[in-house]
Amino acid sequence: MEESTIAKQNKNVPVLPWMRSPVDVSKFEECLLDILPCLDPRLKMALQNMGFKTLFPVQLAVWQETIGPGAFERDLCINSPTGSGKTLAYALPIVQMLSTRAVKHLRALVVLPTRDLALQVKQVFAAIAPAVGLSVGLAVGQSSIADEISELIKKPEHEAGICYDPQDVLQELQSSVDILVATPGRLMDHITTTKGFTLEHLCYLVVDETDRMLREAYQSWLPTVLKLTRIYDENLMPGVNNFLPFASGSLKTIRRCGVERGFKGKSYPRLVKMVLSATLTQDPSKLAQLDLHHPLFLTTGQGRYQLPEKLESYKLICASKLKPLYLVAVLQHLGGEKCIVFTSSVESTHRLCTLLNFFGDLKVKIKEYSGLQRQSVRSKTLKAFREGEIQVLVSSDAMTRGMDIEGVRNIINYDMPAYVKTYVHRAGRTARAGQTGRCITLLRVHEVKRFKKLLQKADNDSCPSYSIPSSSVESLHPFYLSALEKLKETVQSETSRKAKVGPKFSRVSKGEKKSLEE
Ligand SMILES: Nc1ncnc2c1ncn2[C@@H]1O[C@H](COP(=O)(O)OP(=O)(O)OP(=O)(O)O)[C@@H](O)[C@H]1O
Repeated sequence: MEESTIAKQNKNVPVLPWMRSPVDVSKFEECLLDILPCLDPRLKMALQNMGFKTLFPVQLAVWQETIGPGAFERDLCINSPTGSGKTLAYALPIVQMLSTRAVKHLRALVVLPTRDLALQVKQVFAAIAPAVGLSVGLAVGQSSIADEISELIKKPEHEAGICYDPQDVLQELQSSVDILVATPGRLMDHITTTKGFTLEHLCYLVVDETDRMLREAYQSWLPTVLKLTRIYDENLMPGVNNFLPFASGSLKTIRRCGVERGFKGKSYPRLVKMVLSATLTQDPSKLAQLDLHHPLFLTTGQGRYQLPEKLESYKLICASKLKPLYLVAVLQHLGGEKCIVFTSSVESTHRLCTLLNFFGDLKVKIKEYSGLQRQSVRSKTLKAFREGEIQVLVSSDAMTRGMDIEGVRNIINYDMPAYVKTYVHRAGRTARAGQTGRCITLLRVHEVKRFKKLLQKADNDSCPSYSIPSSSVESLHPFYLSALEKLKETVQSETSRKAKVGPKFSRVSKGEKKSLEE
């Protein structure tokens, strides 16, 4: 074997021993719900109401390790391509496990990096959990904290005229939800300030988009959650309440230290963790933050990065200054099919979207979606895009992760992604759930070689050129010149407005802008 091939192979071998013998999800087939062992008939009906007839391979593989023979004995690390159905892969077993609970407590927590993503995941839980009497809550800061608290915490009903000891009242506060989907910031708000919010009964912790979640501290949410769920019963370990500076009565956990399946010294019942991504990190120091218990790695195929099976990747080579013309020509060629155009920054997203809208009658509605905008504007745009009122979304990398929008058939990388991970997540907004889709990347000549190498990391050796007749590009020149003039004027007036009222960024916090740019 050639030395370079050996070096390449070694580079792909994970450092962590448990990652070297994974469960290969590609060996699993889709499984009809009718023959899925142990599935609660109420959940089967809920899935059928969603239009699902089978479980996808990753969902079946996880089912086996949770409800099946695996019996949730190990924490699961799941690396599976975009659009392969990871959300239901964790939602279904968790809901089935909690379906037998007698008393309502917060027992499952799912943490995701953005509000839009959390909303999406909550909808999946909300489609199945009520079928077995479970409630799902959302903590993302969409509404005021007071409204959110009243959704999450049930207050005792007091009889008129009777005075209660506030300490007793605190004891009576109860969770209104069994499952909580949260972003880290709002989760921390509830942990530190919401009376009655407790993780003491938590059985399942899901960290979705794990590599992104581990890249940023997000107010130390992960060590805080892990500490809270590790605190032993006060009687067993006196003084434990001094452990956290802000620990209030409602925060303490009554997890007991016990012997569980040979893992002496671990608290019992053990908190089961499921961590997922389409580009799961293999970095031991990053994974160590999760404090995984006897982890099991589930991955698809051999390569570290996998693209969806029915994704077609194309390149379109053009000179830098002609990129807007080529983009418009491609959009015209796609004839109004739903499309997301990715750029490298929030600023270029704004400029490009403004320019496209000056191009005259493109017969498609184009809007921007980026960290430059307020959350309310972004949510409105996303809704319109989902509903088909907008056909083209120009986006910064805020859209790359996890978002599932029906009918997106095309992705255009206006700017070449710098990393294979970014390509995987951007391209993964199409070709989801076994559908077809295409990803077209605009390249300058000097980028072609680098792009080829980038795709090879995702086991993709075939990236044909996307052909656009030069006549359709040439005919756009006059429109381009006039659009450019208008863009210049707009940029000037925006700059002078910014100078008067402060930068547009002032409406978006620094942290939010950073996280939205990935
Ligand atoms: N068993 C199923 N049958 C039919 N459709 C399904 C099934 N499971 C999931 N889907 C659909 O597949 C799509 C992708 O699912 P999901 O968003 O969970 O993918 P993902 O693997 O989390 O992707 P990403 O890595 O991009 O976050 C969704 O539209 C979902 O409704």
